[in-house]
Amino acid sequence: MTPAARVAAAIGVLDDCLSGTPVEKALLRWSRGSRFAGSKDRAAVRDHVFDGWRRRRSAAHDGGRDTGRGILIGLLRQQGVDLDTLFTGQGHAPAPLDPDEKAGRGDTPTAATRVDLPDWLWDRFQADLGPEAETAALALRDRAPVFLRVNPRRGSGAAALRALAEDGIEAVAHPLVEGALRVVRGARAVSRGRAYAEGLVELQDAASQAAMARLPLRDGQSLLDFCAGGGGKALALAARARLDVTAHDISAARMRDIPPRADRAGVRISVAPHLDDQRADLVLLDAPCSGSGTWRRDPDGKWRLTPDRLAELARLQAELIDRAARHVAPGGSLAYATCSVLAEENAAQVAAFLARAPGWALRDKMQWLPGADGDGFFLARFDRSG
Ligand SMILES: C[S@@+](CC[C@H](N)C(=O)[O-])C[C@H]1O[C@@H](n2cnc3c(N)ncnc32)[C@H](O)[C@@H]1O
Repeated sequence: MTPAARVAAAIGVLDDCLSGTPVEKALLRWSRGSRFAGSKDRAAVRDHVFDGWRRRRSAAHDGGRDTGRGILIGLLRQQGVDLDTLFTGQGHAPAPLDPDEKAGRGDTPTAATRVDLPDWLWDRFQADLGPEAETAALALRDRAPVFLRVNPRRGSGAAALRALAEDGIEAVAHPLVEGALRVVRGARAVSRGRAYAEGLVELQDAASQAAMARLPLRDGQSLLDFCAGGGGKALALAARARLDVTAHDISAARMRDIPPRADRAGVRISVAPHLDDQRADLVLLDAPCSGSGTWRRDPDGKWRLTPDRLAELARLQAELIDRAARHVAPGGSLAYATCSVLAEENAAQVAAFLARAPGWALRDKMQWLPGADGDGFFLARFDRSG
């Protein structure tokens, strides 16, 4: 495919997204109908689509229309690309720009348009994050860096860097937390490489790594990961100490990869689709949330979240905190985490739990905002006194 044909394909996929199809599904649909596209074409179309969808509002403004074509014109304009070389109308290229598209919209975008958030979310960001709201929102408009976690059970950071380099993957130590690497080149090859296959590295965002590194652990302790999903956090904790780890999730299917991942990492994790009244020294609740700290990876989230859905998530989080707390052994700890930056899911949950649950003390609270250091993440740790 020519660069112009890739742009035309991305315009079609974005139109599908605008009609309500989730971005991954829209890309899959295009991909299935485009057997002629090679892997480089697919990667390029995917990048255009994700770059455009993250900046849906500002790009549509700069491109003059809230259509796939408008978004792509605005995006490429923001990227400083010469539009006349792509919008030629020749072959599979999109049609040349009309006079309105050439002129672009003359009016000044609203602040919410400029930072690419729906109006109500921009209000929330400002209320919750104050002077940091704009930096956080702007970070969500760009591609996320790719981070790896070095698994000390399998080798050192230097050994991981060597193994990655053998596969043409360049990474550098990331200062946020020991053992974090930022991939500089070859990110798409990581999961096919030796370092990954041998469990030397796992894909994990740096803020998640930093949060897990803050939790105090001792050999011999028991850990219950109450919302384990694919087990990313449980694996990070199990790599740090000799723990008795149990992974639980409402969805057994989501936990399917935990046994092979644990084998690869050289740690033991028991998977428990159902829990009895067992207790653990540390219960981790990595709760279902809006994902607002990770919207650069999942831009659908910011365009589809509604105030009602957020309130529903907050109710579920409060319920899960109470349920997870019942599994904490006397003298043990509850760690509550989200990948959200919204106070309703973070600080408000902490305050409400402390108010309704005597016998618990807040020992640690930390928020990471999306940016060069990683995604947005939140962690609070409570100790149980009784
Ligand atoms: C943020 S994800 C967890 C990610 C995971 N900890 C990781 O590091 O990969 C939240 C998880 O909560 C699970 N979940 C939702 N409701 C639940 C419930 N009532 N009980 C247990 N798990 C639940 C979801 O299936 C989802 O896997």
